[in-house]
Amino acid sequence: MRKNIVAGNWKMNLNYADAQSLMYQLLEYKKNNQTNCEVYIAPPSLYLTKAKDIFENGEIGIFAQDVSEYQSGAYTGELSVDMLSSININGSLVSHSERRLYHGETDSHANRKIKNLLDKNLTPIYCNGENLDQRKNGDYLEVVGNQTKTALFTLSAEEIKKVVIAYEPVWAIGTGETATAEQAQEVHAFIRDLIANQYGKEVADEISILYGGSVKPENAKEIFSMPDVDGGLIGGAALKIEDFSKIIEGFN
Ligand SMILES: O=C(CO)COP(=O)(O)O
Repeated sequence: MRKNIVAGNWKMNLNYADAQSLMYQLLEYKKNNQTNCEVYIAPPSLYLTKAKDIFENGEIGIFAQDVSEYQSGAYTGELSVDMLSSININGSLVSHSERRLYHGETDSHANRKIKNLLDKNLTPIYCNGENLDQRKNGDYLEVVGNQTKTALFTLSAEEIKKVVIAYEPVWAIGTGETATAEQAQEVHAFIRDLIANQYGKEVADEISILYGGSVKPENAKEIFSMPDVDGGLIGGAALKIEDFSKIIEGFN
């Protein structure tokens, strides 16, 4: 079922003490507040087991920031889906733009990672989005369309329903420049239509599509109010409980 979701991508931030402290603040917040959305975090992989301990009753979904496209073996530095599954991690981000930019990831990698996650019943949060040139040239819908098709369209209808999509225009990530609510809505509706054409409207209507890129307490509510925006994937503002909680309350 389509869910409202606010997810924090911690990226490569916070030492262990600070990470634990933020997790305990989040736990406290979740205990004392009714939220109208699911809340997920993707801390650095080193902290995933601690996160599972702290949120032992599943108060918050715990996600990896990346997962290997391979099952096991000689892949130094990688984490497998089996490993995540063995400590009950909920899923993983897939092909964040920073993985694409610094590690050469493509939508074909994304496709394999997503398939691996789904095979183990974990949730992929598949990230896509255009860069600044592509936005300026007016190619952004074509870019996002091609990304979405390559990464997702080998999946069955039952599989694609379980994928969360995060539209993150690269020009809005960490830049302070946010897509307007209308710009986000345009691309989200486009992605949903694309899926509806391939899999049918019922399937498309079940998929949560999150927006990411400089979401802040000041703009979250307006962005989340758009009909095809089902929440946000938050970077910098997920690192402070005051900001992250206000973004969560964008659904109140
Ligand atoms: O990349 C993002 C989330 O994955 C967005 O980052 P910022 O919210 O810092 O722009």
